[in-house]
Amino acid sequence: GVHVAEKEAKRDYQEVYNAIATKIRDEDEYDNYIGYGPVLVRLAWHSSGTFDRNDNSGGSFGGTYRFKKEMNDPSNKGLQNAFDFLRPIHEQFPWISSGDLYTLGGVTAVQEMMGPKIPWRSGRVDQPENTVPDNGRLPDASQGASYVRNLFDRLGFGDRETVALIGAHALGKTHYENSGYEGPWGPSPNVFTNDFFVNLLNAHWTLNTNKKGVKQWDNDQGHMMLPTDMALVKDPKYRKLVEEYAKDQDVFFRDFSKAFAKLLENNIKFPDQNKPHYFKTLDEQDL
Ligand code: HEM
Ligand SMILES: CCOC(=O)c1cnc2ccccc2c1N
Repeated sequence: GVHVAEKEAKRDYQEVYNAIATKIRDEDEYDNYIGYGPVLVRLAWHSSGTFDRNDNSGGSFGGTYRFKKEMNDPSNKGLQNAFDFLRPIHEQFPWISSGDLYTLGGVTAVQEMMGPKIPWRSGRVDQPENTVPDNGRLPDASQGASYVRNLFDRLGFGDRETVALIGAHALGKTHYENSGYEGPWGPSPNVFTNDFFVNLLNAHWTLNTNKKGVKQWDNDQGHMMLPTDMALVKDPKYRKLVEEYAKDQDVFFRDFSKAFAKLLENNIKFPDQNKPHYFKTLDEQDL
């Protein structure tokens, strides 16, 4: 009847964005006052990064992270914090699909941390448990450049997109209990900048084996880098891109926005009339 039509018409994704953004702003004490932004970005990435272009499996469409097989993938340790953060949002807006919610969470987080605008399309549809992709599709941080290049090739990305995407490591931190890496957060853990690239090039890095026997790079200001982070300055083709992004934050923002939007839409054919949403930040709405 007309009410259903009315409810359908009320599908306002800016309202969902505002609810997520307000909750990020309010719950600022999480993870030593870093806040929920970084872990929400990581959930959006991990729920999309299962894509394999060789058989068109995985990706964000089915919202399969909600099933324990995927949630308990060792690569996803720590992301329950993002899932628990989004649960009340999903109760407030039960009409949004899980895939749309997980990806919108990452878009909201990037924009509210003063990052670039990320165009985002709605329309993912929850799929059943038997569509959960296998564990082990997300990258292993102990590897080098050729591994990184192969993994991102499987995701359908070239060098420029790969380096831009990993620039998200300016955000948040590693957590011993999640990945076995431990490092204090970087210079701007909850503000989206090109610091990751600047630090990679300018700091003096030494390779250490931490208490868990895991190798990581540490510098004299107490920041850390993963082996896969450091691969970006060891590989000459990646290094050129790191230098470009360290020099020009606007170019990094432009390339990150395109690559992140593509990552979140991997393996999904949206109908053409389904135009991307461009969301306003809370500040732009004087909220
Ligand atoms: C070679 C590719 C990558 C590897 C090996 C990798 C690995 C990791 C590891 C080990 C952590 C620490 C997790 C923890 O201990 O809590 C982490 C955190 C993070 N990753 Fe990546 N990552 C990669 C690419 C990406 C991409 C493409 C994005 C987003 C576009 C991303 C966003 C993040 C964020 C925001 C955090 C911080 C999370 C938090 O503070 O809770 N990463 N990553
Ligand atoms: C700007 C200096 O580099 C960093 O601060 C840095 C480097 N790698 C990371 C890898 C995963 C998660 C957080 C990361 C991080 N915060």
